[in-house]
Amino acid sequence: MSRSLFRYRKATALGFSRVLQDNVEPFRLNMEMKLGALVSVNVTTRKYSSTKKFDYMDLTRPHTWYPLARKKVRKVILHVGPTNSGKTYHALKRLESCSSGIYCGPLRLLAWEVANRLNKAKVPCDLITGQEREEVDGAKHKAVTVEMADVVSDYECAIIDEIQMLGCKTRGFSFTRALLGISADELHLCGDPAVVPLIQEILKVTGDDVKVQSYERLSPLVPLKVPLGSFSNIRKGDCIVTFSRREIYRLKAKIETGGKHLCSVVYGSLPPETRTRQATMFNDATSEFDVLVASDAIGMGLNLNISRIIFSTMQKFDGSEMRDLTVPEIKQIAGRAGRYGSHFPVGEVTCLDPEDLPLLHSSLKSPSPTLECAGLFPNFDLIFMYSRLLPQSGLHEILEHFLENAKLSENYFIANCEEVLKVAAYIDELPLGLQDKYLFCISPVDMNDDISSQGLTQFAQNYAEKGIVRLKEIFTPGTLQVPKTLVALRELESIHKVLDLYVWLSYRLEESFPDRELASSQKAICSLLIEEFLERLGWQNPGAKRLRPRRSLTSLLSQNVRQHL
Ligand SMILES: Nc1ncnc2c1ncn2[C@@H]1O[C@H](COP(=O)(O)OP(=O)(O)OP(=O)(O)O)[C@@H](O)[C@H]1O
Ligand SMILES: [Mg+2]
Repeated sequence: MSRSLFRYRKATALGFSRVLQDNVEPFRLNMEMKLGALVSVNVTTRKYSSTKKFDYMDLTRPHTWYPLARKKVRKVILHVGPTNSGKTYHALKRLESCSSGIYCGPLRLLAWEVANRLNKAKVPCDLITGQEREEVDGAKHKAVTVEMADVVSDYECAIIDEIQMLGCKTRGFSFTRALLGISADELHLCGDPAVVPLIQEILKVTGDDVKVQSYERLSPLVPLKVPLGSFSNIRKGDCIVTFSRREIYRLKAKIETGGKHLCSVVYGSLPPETRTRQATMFNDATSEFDVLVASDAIGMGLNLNISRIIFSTMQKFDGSEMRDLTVPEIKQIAGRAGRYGSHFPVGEVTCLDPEDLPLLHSSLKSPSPTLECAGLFPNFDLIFMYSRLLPQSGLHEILEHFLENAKLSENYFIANCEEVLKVAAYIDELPLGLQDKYLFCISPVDMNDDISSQGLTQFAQNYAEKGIVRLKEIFTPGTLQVPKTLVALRELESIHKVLDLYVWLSYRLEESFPDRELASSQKAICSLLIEEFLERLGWQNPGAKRLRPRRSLTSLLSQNVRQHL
C-alpha cells in the first residue's frame, strides 16, 4: 500500500531530535531503477506518475536498494530490554570475538567508547565519524556513527545500537539504511522492546532470520517518593537534568555557591570532546567535580557514575512548543542512575518539583509505545534521477516535489526535511551543481544558530566562486580567547560548530577544503578554552572548596596545535 509523505509527518518517533547528518554512502539502487526509465509528467498539474514499473518516487521496497545485504540470509539478534540491562555489552562481546565487524552508534561519544574498548582488548578498531577518521593498522573492525554505516562491504558481525531511533523524525532514516543495508552474517540490534514488532515486519521481506533476546535490568532503579527538597540535600554522584543551557549554568552556580560540590556539565552544543572530558571528570572518584548538571545529551547508552537522577523539570522545548517529556525519554534519562559496575550499585530518581513525581512514577512503570514506522530519506541518486523531470528547477523545488509525491509503504515515513529545505533555499542562489548542493544540504549545520548558518553560507559562497575555501579567509587563528561571559561561551561553541563543519566538508571535498588540520587544531583549542571557562566558573564561586591547581591551557596545547597559532 502506498501513501503520500505528509500523512507521515507526525509519524511515530521516540522524541529524539537532532540535525540531519551525513549520508555519504550512495544508495545502491534497485537494478530496476536505471536512468532513462519511463516516467510520465503531467506538466500542468505538476503531478508525476509512473507509467510502467520504473517509478523513481516509489520508495515502497527500500530493502531492494541493497543487493549485497540481500545476497545473505542474515542472522539478526534483537537485544531488547530496559536501560542498563547489558544489551550493548553482550552484542559487543560477540563483535570482539568475530573476525570482522562494525559497531554503529547514535553518538560520537559511543563510537569513541567502543573503539577505545576494542583497541584496549587488542582488537584493532578504526574510528569513523562524519568528522573523524582514525585508522588503526590491521583493523578489521570499525566503530562508526550510524550515518557512516558501511553498506558496501561484507562483515562477519555488525551492531546497530539504540535501534529504536529508526523512528526518529530527523535521523531515523540512517538507522533504517543500516538495518536494511549492512551486509553481515550476524546483525545485532540493541534497543527498547517497543521496536520489536516493526523490525519483525520490516525484515519479513528480506528473508533474514530474526531472533529476540530479552534482558532484565542488572541493578535496581528506585523512584523516590519525595522530591529533592533543599539544594543542601545534593550529594556526590547526583545528576540534575534540565533542558536549557541557561538553566544548566544557573543550577551549576547555585550548587557551587553552596560550597560543597563542583559541577561538571554535559549538554548538546558543547563540543563532543568537551562533553567526554566533563563526563570523565565526573566519573573520576578522585575529582572535585562530583555532581553533574546535564541535558538529555546524557540520555543514550552512556555509562556514567550517577547515583541519583534529579529531574529539575519534566518539560522541554521541542523546537516549536513546550511539551511533557515522553515515556521513552524519561526512562532513558532515569536509566543513567546506578549503572551496573559503577560506584553506585543502586540507582535513584526523583524531581525538584513535587508536582512532577506522579508523571515520573507512572512513566517508569509504563512500556514505551510501540513504534509503527521507520524513517527514509531520498539519497542523491534518487534526487538526481528525479531532477531530470524538472530540468529548470533548483534543489529546493526538486526536493519539495519529490517529498510530496514519494510513495511509501505503511512501515515507513519520510524524514523531516525542514532543515534541509532551509539550506536548499539558500544554496539554490549559488552557481553550484546538484551534487554539491545536495552535499551542503545534508551537512551537519545548525540553521538555528546564526554563526553556524553564516559559516555554511560563507563556505558555500567561496566554494561556488573560487572552487577552494581557505580557512584563514574567514577565520583568523590566534584570536580565540577564554570566554568571560555566557554569551561569549555560546559564541565559542558556535565557532566550534563552524570549524566542525569545515572538517566535515574537507572529508567530502578534499581538494576544495584543504585546511582540515588547521580546522581540527582550532577546534581542539575551542574546546580547551571552553573547559578553562568551565573550571574558572567553579573557582569564582566564593563558597566553592579549593581545587587542586588547574592545568594551564598552554601546557594542554600539543605541539601540533601550537604550530598553527
Ligand atoms: N555480564 C556483564 N559483566 C560485566 N559487566 C557488565 C555485564 N553486563 C553489563 N555490564 C556492564 O553494565 C553496564 C551497562 O551495560 P550496557 O551498557 O550493556 O547496558 P544497556 O542495556 O546497553 O543500557 P542502555 O539501554 O542504557 O544502552 C556497562 O558498563 C556494562 O559494561
Ligand atoms: Mg546500550
